Order: sequence, then C-alpha cells, then structure tokens
Amino acid sequence: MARASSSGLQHPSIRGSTSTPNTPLSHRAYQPQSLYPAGQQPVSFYPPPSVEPPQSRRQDGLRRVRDQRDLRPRISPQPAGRRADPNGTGFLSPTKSLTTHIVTTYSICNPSFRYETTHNPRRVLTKPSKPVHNDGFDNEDYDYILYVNDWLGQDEAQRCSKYLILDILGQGTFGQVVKCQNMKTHEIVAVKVVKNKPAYFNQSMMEVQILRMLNEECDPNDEHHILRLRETFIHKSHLCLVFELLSSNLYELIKQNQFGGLSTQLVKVFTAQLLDALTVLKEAQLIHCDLKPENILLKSLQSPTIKVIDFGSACHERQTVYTYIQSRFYRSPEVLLGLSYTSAIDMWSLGCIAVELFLGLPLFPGTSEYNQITRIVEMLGLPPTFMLEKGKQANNFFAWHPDEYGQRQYRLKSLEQYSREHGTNEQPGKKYFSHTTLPDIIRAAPMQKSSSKSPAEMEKETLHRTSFIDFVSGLLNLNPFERWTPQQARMHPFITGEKWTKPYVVRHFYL
Ligand SMILES: Nc1ncnc2c1ncn2[C@@H]1O[C@H](COP(=O)(O)OP(=O)(O)OP(=O)(O)O)[C@@H](O)[C@H]1O
Repeated sequence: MARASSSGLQHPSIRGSTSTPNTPLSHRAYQPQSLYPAGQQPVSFYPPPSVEPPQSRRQDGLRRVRDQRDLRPRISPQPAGRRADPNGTGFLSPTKSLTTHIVTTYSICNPSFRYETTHNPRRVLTKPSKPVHNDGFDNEDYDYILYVNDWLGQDEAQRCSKYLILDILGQGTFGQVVKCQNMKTHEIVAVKVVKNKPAYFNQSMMEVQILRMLNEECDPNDEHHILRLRETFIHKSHLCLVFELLSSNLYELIKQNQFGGLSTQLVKVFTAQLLDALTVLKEAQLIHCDLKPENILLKSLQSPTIKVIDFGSACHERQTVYTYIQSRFYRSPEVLLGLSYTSAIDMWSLGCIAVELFLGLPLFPGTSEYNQITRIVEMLGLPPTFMLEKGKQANNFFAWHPDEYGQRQYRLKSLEQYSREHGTNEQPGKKYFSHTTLPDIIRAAPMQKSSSKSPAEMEKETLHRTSFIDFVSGLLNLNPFERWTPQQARMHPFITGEKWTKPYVVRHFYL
C-alpha cells in the first residue's frame, strides 16, 4: 500500500490509520512541550475562570439566601406550550422536549410509537463491511465487522471484561486495532481483533506468548518501552488482544513535521529508548523482526516517551523459521541475501529508523528487493565476500568472476541483467538525496533556522552530527557479526551525551 505522503514514496507494508494531528512540529526543534499540535492542546481539567460580572454573582447570592429561607417547592403556572417534566417539578423547554425527551415526545404524538436501541443505525468501522463469512460477522477478508457502540468480549465463560467499541485506530496485516472502553475498569484501551484465519490466529498467539514473557518476566515494572498486553479473549472466533492505549506512531510524527526531519536531540531521545527496548529483547534472545517507524508509538502527545509495538512477527533467536521478514525499507542485508539471522537484524532497522527520523525521509526506500539491495550497495559498498558466498539469494543479485588468484570477484548485477533473468521490469530508483555517502547526506541536511544560530551553536550542532554519523555507521554495518549490539550502541557518546572527541571503539560485553 502506498505511503500516504507528499514524498510519494511506496512502502511495502500496510499502514495504520491512527488519526493524525495536522500541525507540524517546528523543524528540527526539540520541543517536548510541542508534541501536541497547536489547536489541539490537552483538555484542561480546571474550571475556566469565571466570566460572570460581579453583579450577577451578588444576585446569585441573594437568590441562595432567599432559597434557604423558603424551602417550599415553587411551582410557577404552566407556561404556554410546555409540558410538565416527569422527573422534576418544573416544565420542559421545547429544546429538552425535542432532544433529551424526544422519545416521550414521539410517544405523546403517536401512542403506537415504540423505541428500541437495537434499531439505531450503527456506524461501521470495518471496510469492506459486506458480511461474507462466519455467519455474517466477518467480511471477505475474514475481518470482524466492527461497529461503534458494539461490544467485544461479553462472553461470561471466558471471564473477560466487556469492551465498548469507540473508534478505529489502525489496520494491519493481522487485523484491526480499535479503541475501546473496558466497562469494568473504565480504562480506554486498544484492542487488536485478529482475522478469523488459522495462520493469523496462530501467529498472533505467538505475539501473546512473547508479550506475556516480556511484560511479566523481562519488564515487570514497565520501564523498558515495550507495549503492555492487558488480556486476551475470543470474540465470535476472533482472537482479541487488549493493549494499553498509545498515541501517534513515529511515521505520523515525521509526516506531521512535513518530512523535514527531527532535531539530533529528539532523535537521540527516541533512539536511546529503542536501545533500551532492544537490550531487553536481546537478553531474552528475542528478535522483533519488524521494527519500523509505524511500530513505534508515542505514549501520549505530551511527552517524547515511546513504546515498541507489534510483536506479531517476533521470534526466538533459536527459531528463525521465516526468511521473508522485516518491512522492505528496514530489511537487513543478511535477510535480503537469504542468510541465517540474529537479533542484529533489529539493529540494522534501528540504524535506518534513526537516520529517517533525522532526515525525514527513509534512507533506503527500495521499490523491490533488487532496488533495496542496490540502494544499500550504492551507499555502503559490497557486503563481505562470506555473505555473498553463503547467502541463498545472493546469486539473484550478484554476479562474480575469478580474479588472477582464483578468488571470486563479486559485482551487483545490472538492472537489465536482473530484469532479464527474473522477468521483472526493474526501474532505476528515484534519488531523494543530492549526496551519495551517509556522512555527506547527514552533514548536508538543513539546520534549523541556521541564520539565527550563533557560531557556537552551529559548531555544537556540527559536533552532534559527527557523533550521529559515527553512531549510525556502527548500526549500519553490513556485517552482522561486526554490527553493534544494543548494549554496545547505548554506550556511544551520541546516546550518553558525552562530548564527541573521536570515533567510538566498542567495549566488549561477555553475556
Ligand atoms: N496500543 C495501541 N495504541 C494505539 N494504536 C495502536 C496500538 N496498537 C496498534 N495501534 C495502531 O494499529 C496499527 C496496526 O497495529 P499492529 O502493527 O499491531 O497491527 P498488525 O496487523 O500487526 O500490522 P502490520 O501490518 O504492521 O504487521 C498501528 O500501526 C497503530 O497505528
């Protein structure tokens, strides 16, 4: 599905449709306070300052004194056209008769009128909404047809709470995510209603297992930026996962900022939290397998706290059964080449995400697997020979000839050769950056209001960028064995905030 952006970039996966605030964050400015857009400030719970004139307050006081003296109910004569309020002592105004008391009004006009809530037109949230499967509960895509004000989880036998459906939050490969209210606790939550197909059901059960382990064993105090799973239940044969409710995702934040990129400071704040989450995952020997801006959500619009979501593709490092994993823009070289993989693939995705947050545009927006690998090679060079020799897919993309010593010399196949061999019509990828190397692209990104920055501030920003370049280079290492682990990356001066002096040399951890 196309990435709904002004850049017109294509994205390999389905995008969620969480409602997006429109007003941009200031370009490259770190303003935690400005995470909510202008005109959408959080609701104030304080009463508004009184605007009553002092005289009216005095009159009100006089009325109270009078009311205290005379406690008899005062029934004024029936005003013309008004009927008595059945719940009170007064009379109903025409407005009340035609709004809150409309049912009685209709019944008075027509004694045979009967009102049933079940006859209310229901706003449908699922598209397409035509009933096809599961006794008419599911559409043609095996998605449960959701309506506003409908219920989920009212099955007594499962002892789950009852959830009132409020709105749609997003849609993904596995199903729909809806905003609901838990009628017992009144908490507003996000419920993922999984498609009614065994493959999605089983994979989502893996998500449940992994999230339970992460929540209960690895992060019991909710300190490491991992989504919380509240409960699960089955509704009309659909597995439902109840999550804490989060806010916009980072793709929406980038978009809201008009693809202008975030400040190095805000990129650092987000990246540090992601490294925290990835450290927990690595220690548990888990791989997320689908890290991307859409799967990183702000907790609220008031602060830059984030959470990693969507563990639907996650797996244990010893059970890496799938080869077609990760969203294309964030897919690691080892996965593209068909090699075995480890949690290092998440660190590659993190490198891509950190640069995208800074630049506002994806670093490697491949339009096909061939285009993806071409973009990576053009920027970072050829992968190490052992990866090209061992990768099951390497021969699709690379050709070789023996050199004078009999060693294989690899080169990327040309667009024409690849298209001919695979029956595709590969097109040269659109170039989004005027520079080709990563350091040049990062250095050339426009600085925020550079004219108003003092020379000292400019120098500081240059140092931040140098540190950032060194940081992302450690994540975007083509060789997964040399790529930094989250434990190593979090000690980098870009994350610790130490002054940049020289390239970072990793400290070795013996886990
Ligand atoms: N806890 C949450 N709070 C608010 N919105 C959420 C939450 N979880 C998911 N969403 C929204 O729903 C969308 C889809 O969720 P999720 O990625 O978990 O589904 P999926 O079917 O696994 O998607 P994918 O196609 O990426 O695998 C997200 O992009 C997000 O916009």
